Amino acid sequence: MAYAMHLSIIDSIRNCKLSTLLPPKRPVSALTRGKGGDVSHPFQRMAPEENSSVDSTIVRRSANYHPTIWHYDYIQSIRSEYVGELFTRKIDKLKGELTMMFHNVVDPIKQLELIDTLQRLGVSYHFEDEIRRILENKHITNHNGDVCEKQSLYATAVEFRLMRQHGFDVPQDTFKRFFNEKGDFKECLCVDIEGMLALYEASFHLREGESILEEARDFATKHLKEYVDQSKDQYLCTMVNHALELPLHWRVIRSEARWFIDAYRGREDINPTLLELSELDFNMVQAVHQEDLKEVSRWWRSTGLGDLSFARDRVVENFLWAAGALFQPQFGHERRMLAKLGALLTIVDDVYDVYGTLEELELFTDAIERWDVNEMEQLPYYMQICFLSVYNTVNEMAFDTLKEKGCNIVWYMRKAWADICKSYLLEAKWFYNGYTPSLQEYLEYGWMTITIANILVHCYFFVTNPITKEALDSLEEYPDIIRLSSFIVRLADDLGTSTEELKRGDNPKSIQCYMNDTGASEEDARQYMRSLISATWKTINGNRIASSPFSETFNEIATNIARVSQFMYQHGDGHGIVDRETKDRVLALFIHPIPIAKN
Ligand SMILES: CC(C)=CCC/C(C)=C/CC/C(C)=C/COP(=O)(O)OP(=O)(O)O
Repeated sequence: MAYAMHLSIIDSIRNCKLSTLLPPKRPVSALTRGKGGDVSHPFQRMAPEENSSVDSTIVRRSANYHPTIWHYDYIQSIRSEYVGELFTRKIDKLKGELTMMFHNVVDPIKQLELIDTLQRLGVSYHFEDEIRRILENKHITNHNGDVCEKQSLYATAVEFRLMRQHGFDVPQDTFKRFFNEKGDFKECLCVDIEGMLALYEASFHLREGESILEEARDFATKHLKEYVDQSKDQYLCTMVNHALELPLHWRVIRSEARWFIDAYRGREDINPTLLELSELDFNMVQAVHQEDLKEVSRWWRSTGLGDLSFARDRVVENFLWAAGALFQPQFGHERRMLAKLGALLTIVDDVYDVYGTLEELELFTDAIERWDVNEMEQLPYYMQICFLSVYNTVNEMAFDTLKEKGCNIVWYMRKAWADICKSYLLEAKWFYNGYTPSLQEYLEYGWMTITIANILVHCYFFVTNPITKEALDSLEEYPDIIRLSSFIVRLADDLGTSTEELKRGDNPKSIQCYMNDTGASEEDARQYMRSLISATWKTINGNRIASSPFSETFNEIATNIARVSQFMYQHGDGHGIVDRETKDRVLALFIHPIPIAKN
């Protein structure tokens, strides 16, 4: 029953048409001019204080977001010593040694463990060809019916996870070998904790309808919980607790690498070359991220948006999202663009959610839809700054694409902005009318207003060459990968932020809409949203093997963004309230290098 409800909600997100759901566009002549618009000349810069006197009759809301905790001068002062030829040569040497190791390892389980460890340490991107070769060989061997029936649960589960993760279609029936005559997992398996842990991690690659993997997850979770209550093996307990907190499949690569490098040092069988490569690579990639962050922070300062005191100045946190979506050093430009879009959208979200009056929001939406600087004269000063920042930044992105790829993409970017602003406006109307939508109605806009669809449309152009017609047609309608990833971010965001939002009188979010629909308690509603997140992952996993007009890189970024949301909102509103876990994460990922002994 609950499963059928999940599917119907997920299907409605996959299929809803924004154009039919949105209110018809009002003709311009019917728009009334906002107060700010009546008095401000299009080219006359007004200080925010002057402007606020214009608006003095308007009572505005405040979300009381705290100011940024990252001072501009501090960000600009960050330096790393891990740059230059010396380190590059060292990395190349270590990579060479590990490539040799790859060729020398013949034991199938040792090969899988090597791949798994490289991934967790965050350095597998250096060995993509070697990893592909090993997994392809396994796939061919398994297809020839040459699967080792004697393979342990541990080996079977690690192989299953890695194969699925890399897009190979392995059946869940692989695990039937571990069933008793009643068709349940054999109880005796539970003494093998490494096997349980591997089974648990594998089970998160399940697709819709895969009941064996559902069962595997419940079975492994139960026994792992029992294990941590009794065990004395510190390393294994740490690994189990970490997995129970969030499975690997849902984790952010960079932050997992930072955590696992420390955990790996505590192992008895460490490979010193691998550890050395991972530590050095982490610090060198961090040096690249620091330069990206400094550039994004200079751009941010140049926009002046950080001076809008009602809105979240969260450029560093947006960079955390961007680096979580795409960490590899060669993608610096793309990472910077993602962070800029995130910072702009965070401000625009606050304009619609908190500060703007309905009349102003209609004018802003109209200016965005028309993508016309001449419309700016109708807007109050704070909106002019927002509009022109969006307009200039996005047009510059389109200009770069035109120059480098010969493709004019302005229309797609405009559409992405019009779609989100129209959806924001609809939510604002709900707010002003005191309307509580049903969960279904809320989510049909909520996946759009969480901003990820907008970001991913831009991102397609950053990471794709050549741009194809098939992908463009799909992008226009927002394909599954965009909708489903956005949907997870929406639910994770609501789980993390709605308590604070309700306190300050915002619109009801998914939890409250569900409570209103069903009479459920808040805790049950929260549990329902968590189960919807799990169900959405199943659909994402299923799509992993479907053909797609998008590149592996694009699909991976979209999936990574879903992962980042579960990380950002894991302990509450990690995007709005950033002086707790988010601060520690920024320090660990971008500021503090891993201490490495000099020899
Ligand atoms: C890759 C990358 C840079 C991603 C950026 C991520 C990003 C912008 C996330 C969402 C931030 C945001 C505007 C959240 C909504 O705030 P809210 O909780 O007030 O949302 P609501 O008002 O819609 O509920």
